[in-house]
Amino acid sequence: MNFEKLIRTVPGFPKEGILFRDITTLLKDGPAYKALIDELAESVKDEKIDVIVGPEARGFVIGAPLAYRLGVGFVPVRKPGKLPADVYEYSYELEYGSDCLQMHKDAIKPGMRVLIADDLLATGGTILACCKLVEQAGGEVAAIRFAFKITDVPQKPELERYNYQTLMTF
Ligand SMILES: O=P(O)(O)OC[C@H]1O[C@H](OP(=O)(O)OP(=O)(O)O)[C@H](O)[C@@H]1O
Ligand SMILES: Nc1ncnc2[nH]cnc12
Repeated sequence: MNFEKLIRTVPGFPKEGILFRDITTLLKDGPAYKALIDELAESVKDEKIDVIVGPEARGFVIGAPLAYRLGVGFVPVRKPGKLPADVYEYSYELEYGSDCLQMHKDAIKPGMRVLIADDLLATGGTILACCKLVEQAGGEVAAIRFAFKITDVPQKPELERYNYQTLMTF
């Protein structure tokens, strides 16, 4: 499916110089949303996956339906102060600021094969933070999947160590 035409571009959000790629225009289209999740599921059909990890908030919209589709569990990675039990924590840089992410310590068992899923790859800071959290828990990052990536920011080279794919590029 041609998903690109369903993504809205908003220049200057959340600050000047950023071309914001808004997936809400794709998500509200039922057949397109379903096709996106189906294509992501197809892209991991040869991987052995025990659980999916997705970062707040847009990673939930991709990761949770993908987990349902694959019949595996879903682990949320959240912004600080949202998870009630003991957490691992990792701080990272964003295209437009910095952030910190947390994951429950008991969410991933050592040796579990983890698929990390998110809507968009920009610098890779968010997804690398998720990788660090999975690895702190003793999990293995088996694969990373994004709906799309943007090429207007430099991507962190460390991401090349991982098995990652995107369905589209902007
Ligand atoms: O590759 P990066 O440079 O890390 O950027 C990509 C991340 O940025 C966006 O999330 P954001 O932090 O804006 O949070 P949101 O999902 O709550 O909107 C997006 O959903 C990715 O998670
Ligand atoms: N340009 C962008 N558009 C939408 N989400 C983003 N997250 C990081 N960079 C982004």
